[in-house]
Amino acid sequence: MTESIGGHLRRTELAPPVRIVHLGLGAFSRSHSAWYTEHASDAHEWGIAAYTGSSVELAQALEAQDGLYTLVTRSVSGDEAEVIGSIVRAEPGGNLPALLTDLAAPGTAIVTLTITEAGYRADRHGELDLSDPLVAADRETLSAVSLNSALGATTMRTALGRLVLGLEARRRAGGGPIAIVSCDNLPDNGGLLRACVLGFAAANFETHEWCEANVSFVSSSVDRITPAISSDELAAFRDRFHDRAPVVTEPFADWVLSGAFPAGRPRWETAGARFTDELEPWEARKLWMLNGAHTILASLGPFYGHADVAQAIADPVCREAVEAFWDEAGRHLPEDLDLPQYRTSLLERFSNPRIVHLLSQISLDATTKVRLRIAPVATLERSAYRSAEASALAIAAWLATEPPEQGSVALRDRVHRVSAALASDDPFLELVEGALNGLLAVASV
Ligand SMILES: NC(=O)c1ccc[n+]([C@@H]2O[C@H](COP(=O)([O-])OP(=O)(O)OC[C@H]3O[C@@H](n4cnc5c(N)ncnc54)[C@H](O)[C@@H]3O)[C@@H](O)[C@H]2O)c1
Ligand SMILES: O=P(O)(O)OC[C@@H](O)[C@@H](O)[C@H](O)[C@H](O)CO
Repeated sequence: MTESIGGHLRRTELAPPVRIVHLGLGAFSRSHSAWYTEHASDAHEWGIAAYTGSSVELAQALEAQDGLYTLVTRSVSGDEAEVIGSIVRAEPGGNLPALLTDLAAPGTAIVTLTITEAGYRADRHGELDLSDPLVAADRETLSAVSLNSALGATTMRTALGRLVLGLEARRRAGGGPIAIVSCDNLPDNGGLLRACVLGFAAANFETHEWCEANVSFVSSSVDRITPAISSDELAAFRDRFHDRAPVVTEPFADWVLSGAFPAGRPRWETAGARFTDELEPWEARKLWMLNGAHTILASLGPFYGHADVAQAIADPVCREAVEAFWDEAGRHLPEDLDLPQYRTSLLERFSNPRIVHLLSQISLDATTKVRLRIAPVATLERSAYRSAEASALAIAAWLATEPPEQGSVALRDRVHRVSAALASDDPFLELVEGALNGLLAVASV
């Protein structure tokens, strides 16, 4: 299907037609949804047009090789490389005319998103943050779009603003219903997506009505550890595979989805994806146990001199903090999720020394992650009259990594940023304070 021509990967067979639009082209979408689409039994019917957030370089690198890239699956014992062909076109996020054309096309059935947690521009109540200046600017643009105006000539500042303008283009083109699938690490990500998309669409009556009637918001729990590739490795793979956009990932992959696909979908289940009406337990297991542990390691690890996940989990102090948090989280998950096996497999995955997952990458946007992954467990533990000591340490580790000026704010107010209930719980605050002082003492040695 592919060969290297003139030092570039090249397609030698017809590409599948574009029926999926992806927003947030990065490392993860290439190891996950693109991989599932490639391995679906009807892969020849489903091509992806993928848009970066803003990067022009990644889109150009992929375009120069017909969207093809090498996925390197890295286990403890070695690497396996395969060329993935499901992305048939890569565009910079700023190419609004192309996006509008893709979203309006009758063949387009699905939009997938990996725009990061921050990309939803939600407030802490799970609604679109109307006080965000970029949200306000995009809503103003949407409300000013008149029936005859050329949509492609407008400027949109946010990913969801661009998506909603694309849905307006679809409405005007008489396009049919569509499914939008969130693949970001957020609880009830489809529900959040719905709230934020409709929050944008509310700026324009027709768009809003059309979205309400024609858009299906699909939630999904996604799992495959895919660190950003290092520049050394990028250079090495360029020489070895003639590839300017390779991705390195772990062997494990999981995707659980919940929601309707009114215009069809690839047979992702033939590649191992699972469809369920009850996503919440799977999602909570993954977000609390895997991402919660990552969030803890990202703030605790550096205090003990660790730079990546494998180093941190090998340290008994960090590992104990993670395991104690898992004990607390596990008490609030259904028993039939096979938690002992899941924990064993997480420890194995985290310990893979050949996957260099930098704690600095994971630590971005920590406040939101602590609010969504740690605070709920602490609250459930406190409601059950337990101390929530491990959650308190996790919250202390997050606080200890904050810039000094944040440190001068009262502890109660700082904890309030992740939970109002925990901020008014004095015994819990005492635990947090004790753990915080312990960590600051470690830092001062
Ligand atoms: N990498 C993983 O192991 C992994 C695993 C599961 C889920 N995820 C989810 O996928 C997301 C992306 O991960 P990645 O590894 O591909 O990261 P990446 O940095 O390689 O790509 C992120 C993409 O999102 C875009 N983006 C970033 N901030 C944005 C914003 N505020 N608004 C709109 N777009 C924005 C970027 O431009 C880029 O296209 C994560 O935030 C997470 O929610 C990642
Ligand atoms: O930015 P986050 O915390 O949502 O994600 C960082 C990592 O924890 C995450 O990318 C995991 O590798 C992934 O969720 C594994 O499936």
